Amino acid sequence: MARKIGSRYTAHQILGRGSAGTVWLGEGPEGPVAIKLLREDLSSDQELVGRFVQERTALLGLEHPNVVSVRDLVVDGNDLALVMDLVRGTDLRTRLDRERRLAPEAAVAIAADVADGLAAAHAAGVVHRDVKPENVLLDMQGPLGPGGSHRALLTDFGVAKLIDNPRRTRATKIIGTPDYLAPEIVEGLPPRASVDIYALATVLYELLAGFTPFGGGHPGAVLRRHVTETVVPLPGIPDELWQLLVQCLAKAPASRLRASELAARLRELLPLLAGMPPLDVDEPDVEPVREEDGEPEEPVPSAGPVRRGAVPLVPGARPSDSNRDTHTSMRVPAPDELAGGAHGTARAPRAAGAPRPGSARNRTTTRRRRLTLAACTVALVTAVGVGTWLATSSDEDAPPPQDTKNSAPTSP
Ligand SMILES: Nc1ncnc2c1ncn2[C@@H]1O[C@H](COP(=O)(O)OP(=O)(O)OP(=O)(O)O)[C@@H](O)[C@H]1O
Repeated sequence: MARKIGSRYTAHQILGRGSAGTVWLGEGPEGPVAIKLLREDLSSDQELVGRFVQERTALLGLEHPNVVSVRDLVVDGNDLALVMDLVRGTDLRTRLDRERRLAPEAAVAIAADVADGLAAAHAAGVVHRDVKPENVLLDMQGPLGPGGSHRALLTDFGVAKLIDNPRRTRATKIIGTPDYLAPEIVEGLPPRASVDIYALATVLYELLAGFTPFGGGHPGAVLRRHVTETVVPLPGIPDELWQLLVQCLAKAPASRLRASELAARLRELLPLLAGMPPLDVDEPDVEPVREEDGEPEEPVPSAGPVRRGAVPLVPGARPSDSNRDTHTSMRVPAPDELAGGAHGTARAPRAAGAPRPGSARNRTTTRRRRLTLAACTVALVTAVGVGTWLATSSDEDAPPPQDTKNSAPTSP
């Protein structure tokens, strides 16, 4: 089932599908490549094709051992394709699904690799905007690194930005994957390099814990938690590593580390973590919303096997044979939606065997947390003022939004 892609490439076999298209194992003049063929409805969009060509230099310019390089962009008839280096291995989501939690040394080594890749991208003025385990590939042909981990490479650079389109995603819409979205994006601010640091810290937390710090339940609830809730410590995590995570999950973008510093600090921790087993943490339950009021828990979208509380990037984006519906395109929430009536849905991780939420002890903690959240809400109402204006002006008569993502690569 080989097919020609432009005049230089042949696609031989499907490696996998994502929300934007299909990735093929292919062949080019210089040997094997991976070819990401965008979905037909995207490739027939003239505006997107124009953007594709416009972004050419930024996309082709990134060369780093921890970045999957884009070698070529092909616009040929109905085909729109990114030709990338072929990584022989697997993606981090697959490894995480298999192992559930990684040993801290391996998790930190992978995160350090990704941080190095991000540092190179940020230095070139490129923000990834969709850092998540699905977009980290593990090179299984190269030598093993600390903790027996394979070299990690970040892929899908610029794809979120390419697909972002004023007609599809007005300034009032959020593009990204709910579990990994920085709070400032939820508040409607343009994405800067620090959103990648927040997402990477979320990935590192997930590698250590087996779940993301603010995930679970309805995407709207996830977005709200990013803005209102603080991350709860993981039992047994070394303090130095925890402090790094907390700093990079800071609500204020300026408080987060830069990618190069994060990479260096993570690598410094590797000797301390050598030989440490995976953390013994039980996945928390999502607390029901207002259980005292007898209100039901927020509904989880029922369409298909959605694993991470997400909806497709753009309408119709749900791939038929993939369970990786990991993008969302949502309206910027209004303050009251973000505040959620000041009732938290925090997911406190429990040491293995600790009592589940709902016990008398936990109800007290919950009430205390809600009081804190009520205070946060007051601050939040001010903070999301801009978001509210955007959200309430999202009707079709509104003036065209400023497309912050349509300009030259976002500067870090
Ligand atoms: N350069 C590459 N080399 C080898 N395999 C790749 C490469 N790029 C992607 N793949 C594989 O192709 C599959 C689909 O990748 P793709 O980037 O389209 O989807 P995704 O990142 O899982 O989802 P989404 O695009 O919705 O975020 C993945 O399983 C990934 O492992």
